[in-house]
Amino acid sequence: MFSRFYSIMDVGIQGELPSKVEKIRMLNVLNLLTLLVSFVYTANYVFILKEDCAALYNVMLTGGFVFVFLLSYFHCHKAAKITYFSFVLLHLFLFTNLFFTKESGFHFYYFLVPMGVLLLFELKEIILKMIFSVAAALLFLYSENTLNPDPLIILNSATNHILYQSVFLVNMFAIVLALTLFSKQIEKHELELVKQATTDILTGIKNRRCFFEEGEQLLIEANKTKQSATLLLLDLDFFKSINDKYGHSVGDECLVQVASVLQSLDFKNKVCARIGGEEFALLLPHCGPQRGILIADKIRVQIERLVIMNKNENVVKCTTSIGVSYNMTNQENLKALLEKSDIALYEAKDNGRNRVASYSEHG
Ligand SMILES: Nc1nc2c(ncn2[C@@H]2O[C@H](COP(=O)(O)OP(=O)(O)OP(=O)(O)O)[C@@H](O)[C@H]2O)c(=O)[nH]1
Repeated sequence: MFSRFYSIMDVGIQGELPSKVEKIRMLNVLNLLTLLVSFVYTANYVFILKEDCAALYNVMLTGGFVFVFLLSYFHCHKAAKITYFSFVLLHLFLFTNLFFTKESGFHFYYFLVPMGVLLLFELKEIILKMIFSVAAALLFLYSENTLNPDPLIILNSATNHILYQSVFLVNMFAIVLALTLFSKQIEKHELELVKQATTDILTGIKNRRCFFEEGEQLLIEANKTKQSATLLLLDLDFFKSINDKYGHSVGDECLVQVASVLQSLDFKNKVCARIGGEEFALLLPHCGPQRGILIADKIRVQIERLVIMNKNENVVKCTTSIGVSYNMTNQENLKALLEKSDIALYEAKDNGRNRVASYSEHG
């Protein structure tokens, strides 16, 4: 049952850009709900009000919403939205001004149109938004100020009152639903933005900005509690030659695999990031220099053993030099620690690369 509901929600999303998928899903949800509400009204006309004629007209108009699903299915998304709102307006107009009278309260459904339009149309589709919203407002005013002295279906006042109340209940539900969908959409976009702002796009690990934010916090905590924190600064060796010899895509693959070595390191609360082109940093809380050096060497060996192939299936050798330092005085901030690790890194490079060096105060 639920899987069927989800497949209806996903009609027409295949192959669409992620930025569009949300709105397509929302149209599917609203269209499905419109169909359900319409179905409830039809059942009400048949079984409670005994107005078969109204039920028949309702079923015929409801066909328009099935057509909207077809348009979505064939990826005609703009046409689907236009058709959806056109049918909503037509449906409301006919029921308020032809079949029933304004006593049914059907014209209060026009309130939902500008809200739906806001949810479903893109920001740039401002003209369409305006057209449907203004049309809904004008049709509402027309219905409110026009008597329909000769309705096709004459309802008594008790029946009109039932319909009137149903309109308000459905309106309330629709407003809550729309606000929920809207806030969920905003929340999702916010999470996406935070992810984009903190993640390195190539490797999927944290980026430089995030490293500085989280690393600084971690270091403040470590200094406050007089705990050691060790910083490993990694720089791939002769990476320019890898790019030059095998191409940029092989270079990228090296970066991705190195990042996954760092990410897979089993160390609680580590902060690991790509902070430059071929430069990575790893901050380890509750870790003294000896242990830091052991971990750095383990990582160095793991990277040395990576099996990276170029397109001719030749194994590409990728090694790294690592500089290690720690918060010796419990005073250092992240910038100071990075400078120390950088000095150690240069020592590792100068001594032949593919090695670990640790910072010492005495050079
Ligand atoms: N493939 C790829 N290369 C990158 C990326 N970012 C930076 N680089 C390359 O990394 C290389 C860094 O080269 P260098 O700074 O000369 O360092 P190196 O060749 O590794 O030499 P040493 O560090 O001295 O061992 C440059 O050629 C950059 O173009 C990236 O995202 N992908």
